Amino acid sequence: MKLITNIYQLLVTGEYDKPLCGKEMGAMPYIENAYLVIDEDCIYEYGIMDDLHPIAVDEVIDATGQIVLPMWCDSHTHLVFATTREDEFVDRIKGLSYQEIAAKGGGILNSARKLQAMSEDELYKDALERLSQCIKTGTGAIEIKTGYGLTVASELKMLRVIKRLSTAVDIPVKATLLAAHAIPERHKQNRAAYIDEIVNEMIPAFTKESLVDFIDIFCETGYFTVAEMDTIVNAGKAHGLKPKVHVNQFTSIGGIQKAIELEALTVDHLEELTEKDIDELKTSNTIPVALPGCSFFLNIPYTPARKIIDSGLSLAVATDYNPGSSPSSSMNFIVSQACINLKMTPAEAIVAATINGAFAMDVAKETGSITKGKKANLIITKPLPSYNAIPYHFGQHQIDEVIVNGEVL
Ligand SMILES: N=CN[C@@H](CCC(=O)O)C(=O)O
Ligand SMILES: [Zn+2]
Repeated sequence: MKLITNIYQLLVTGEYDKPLCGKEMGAMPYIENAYLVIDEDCIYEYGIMDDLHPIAVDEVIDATGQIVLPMWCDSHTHLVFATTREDEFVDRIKGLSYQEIAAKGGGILNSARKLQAMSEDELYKDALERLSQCIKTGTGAIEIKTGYGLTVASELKMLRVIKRLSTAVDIPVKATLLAAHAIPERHKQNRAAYIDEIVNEMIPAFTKESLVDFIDIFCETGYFTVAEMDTIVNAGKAHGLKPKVHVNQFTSIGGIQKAIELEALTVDHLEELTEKDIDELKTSNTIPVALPGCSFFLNIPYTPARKIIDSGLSLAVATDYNPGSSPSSSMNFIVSQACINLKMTPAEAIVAATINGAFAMDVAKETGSITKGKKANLIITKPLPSYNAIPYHFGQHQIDEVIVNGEVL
């Protein structure tokens, strides 16, 4: 057993059976002057220091002046990729848009060509390095998408890499099939043939091997239509996959309405959001997910988080870590972005990046809050004046120690 004493602020405490919504997010539960006991890999108990009773432990960590919170839950990443895309970054600085770069064969198709040429072992080695860095900087659960394979063999290669990552690290890793990320070159003249490949080859084969948790699609002008989302998501659902979908990044084309009808767990991006979209989200349990790293990097509008939260909806935030639109895995930076550009309070941002992120990737029973019986996946910050200082120090995580599955990293 381990005991953490004198915790200045212990954040996101309590039991949760659904994501925090609207005003609940700003009223993040927390305890001052707290203790927390870890038994093996789980949170055994916690409370205020005045209630700490004699308890036999192997190790005591004194957290005077320090803040303890659940590790970040990054519910949207593309962490498995072949190489970075700095050339496109420079093209954009010179004036080309993300869509223009994609139209001339760059973007997702560029990443796919490189990934197709790479061996599974190389891909795994690089991805593990990235994932280890995520964990060191406080990410305690992660979702990883395919979508740079775009052939049966290469999408399978990506899923195998994700499976290997999930057994190599001590945090929950969820796999999402995003074969519908872009229409590959070979199917440009016959997109129906690619949809057919996804529905009739990939989904049945990959689910049979238990390699996938979620089904995704990039529903966007120039990528996939709402009708194609209906086909692919229904095929995924028939094989037990929950939908988590990319919608409204550049245009609002009805993807949200369809995602709600398909009972999607999450709708991600939402940089372009109409009042109608918000009203419809209010009728559903679908969780909106904002990806401010993408808005920052591509210089596109930010998801209207204030409108979403003030409408009483829930919101999660995630990195969207990928080589094209958000090449950073820093959840600390995302929490800062949530405050600075999404106009969320630090409490709302921390909730969005922990418990709400956990619900957005179906791991809330295991992690995302300080709850008895959940995994002891914890961040202990440096001494700070208050939790407001976590996002205040943008780009500089305030971590003193990370505890993963009860072990100090
Ligand atoms: N928008 C679609 N997919 C990724 C970007 C992929 C890429 O550019 O490589 C995203 O979520 O931003
Ligand atoms: Zn994405």
